[in-house]
Amino acid sequence: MAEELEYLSGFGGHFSSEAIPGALPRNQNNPLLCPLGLYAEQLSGTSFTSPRHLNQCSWFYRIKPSVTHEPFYPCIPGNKRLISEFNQQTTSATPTQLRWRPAEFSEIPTDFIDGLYTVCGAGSSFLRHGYAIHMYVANKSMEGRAFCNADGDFLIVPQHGKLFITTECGKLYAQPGEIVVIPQGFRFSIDLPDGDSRGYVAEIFGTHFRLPDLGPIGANGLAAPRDFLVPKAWYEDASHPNYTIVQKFGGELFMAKQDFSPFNVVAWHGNYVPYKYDLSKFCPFNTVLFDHGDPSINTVLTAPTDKPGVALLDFVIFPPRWLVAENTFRPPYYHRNCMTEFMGLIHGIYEAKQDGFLPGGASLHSCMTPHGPDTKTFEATISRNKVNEPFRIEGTLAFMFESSLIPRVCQWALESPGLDKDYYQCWIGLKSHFSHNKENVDENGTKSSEIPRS
Ligand SMILES: O=C(O)Cc1cc(O)ccc1O
Repeated sequence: MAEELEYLSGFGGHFSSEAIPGALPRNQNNPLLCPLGLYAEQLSGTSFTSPRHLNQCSWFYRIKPSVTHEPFYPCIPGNKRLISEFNQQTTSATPTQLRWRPAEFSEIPTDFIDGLYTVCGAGSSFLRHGYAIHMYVANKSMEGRAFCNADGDFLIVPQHGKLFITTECGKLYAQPGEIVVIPQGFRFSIDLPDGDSRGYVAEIFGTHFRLPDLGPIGANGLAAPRDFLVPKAWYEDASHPNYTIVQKFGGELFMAKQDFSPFNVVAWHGNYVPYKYDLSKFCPFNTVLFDHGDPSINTVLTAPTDKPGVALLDFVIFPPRWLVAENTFRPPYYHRNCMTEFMGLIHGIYEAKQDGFLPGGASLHSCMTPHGPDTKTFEATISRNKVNEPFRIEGTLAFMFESSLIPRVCQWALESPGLDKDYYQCWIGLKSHFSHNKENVDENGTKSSEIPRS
């Protein structure tokens, strides 16, 4: 099934696709009569008047327009673990370092909608500024229902289990190690061929992801536009007597019934599209002489604020790569940051944590909260005597959602049995190596200030 899917490639371009040749109107968007008797419908991802370089919209040519449904009603029972307004009524503030063990899989049949829960976030979907960080644990395909997020864009990071995602633009397949972006307003349905599935979702309000500028790196490197894959048109012309559209609106779920599949788009064109990206295609850059570069060098996608260089949310990865810096403490440095860092682990061991940070788990280091390598990582690093030898970080993939907005944390995340109450212990053992009249000397008798950089 995965192998059969074909994609269009590129980032931010204008795409077009037709499942039946000739289904796309050739000379205009909205002709009096569309080819094949289809309806024309626009999906706007930016205001009509957004400047051309930011403007995003797509035109769908579909069997019936998406408006053809009964009224929306609140979902009862609804998923009550989704938040899109982060304030004192809904969530808590804490500067404490937080870490969660991976959530356990459930025996109860749970699809992606029911299995999604918010961990933390900032701002407001209504005010169109902010973000939410969710996780999901699910084991069942969405049957007879599609999800539509009116609040923001989803960046989905599967950690366990494949995702087959049907969207109005066509089908996408993603496995752990790949990511999917579903922009605000797209209807989609997720099948879970492996059953048990787990992953992370960053939701951004009021803006869209783009590729970071490369500055002095030049024209190539990091995530290449051609590695982003967009689905090809796919439709079903089937009646579904009881199809449900579940709409997330202000963090609440509403449902509306219709008698046909929402995946009835025979052709489409535009630059507002869902897409996927294989993180193994990322071309990392790094220091090649000394010191640890800032993690922003590994930014895959960024969602901007109005302030230059200040992200609403960056998606950053820590992929396999060579470490070659000389006379350098190579793991992530000890750090306090005006930005907030939420981290997840897709597989392997993260370079700053020898234990306790597990695949499927998460950590949150909020604005100005100190963090860094655990005691074991620090001690192991300084006791290695081959300090200048190239070393390849293997078999791991961690990531970070980094934001300039300070998150508030959901009560269920703070009360979760998965919360690691002893997280602080991983640093408590860091001991003083200070001596006011003696330099640190390694086992060969070399003073630390004298270890040559080459
Ligand atoms: O491990 C972390 O918390 C993220 C991180 C990575 C890095 O390479 C440098 C600083 C930093 O905070």
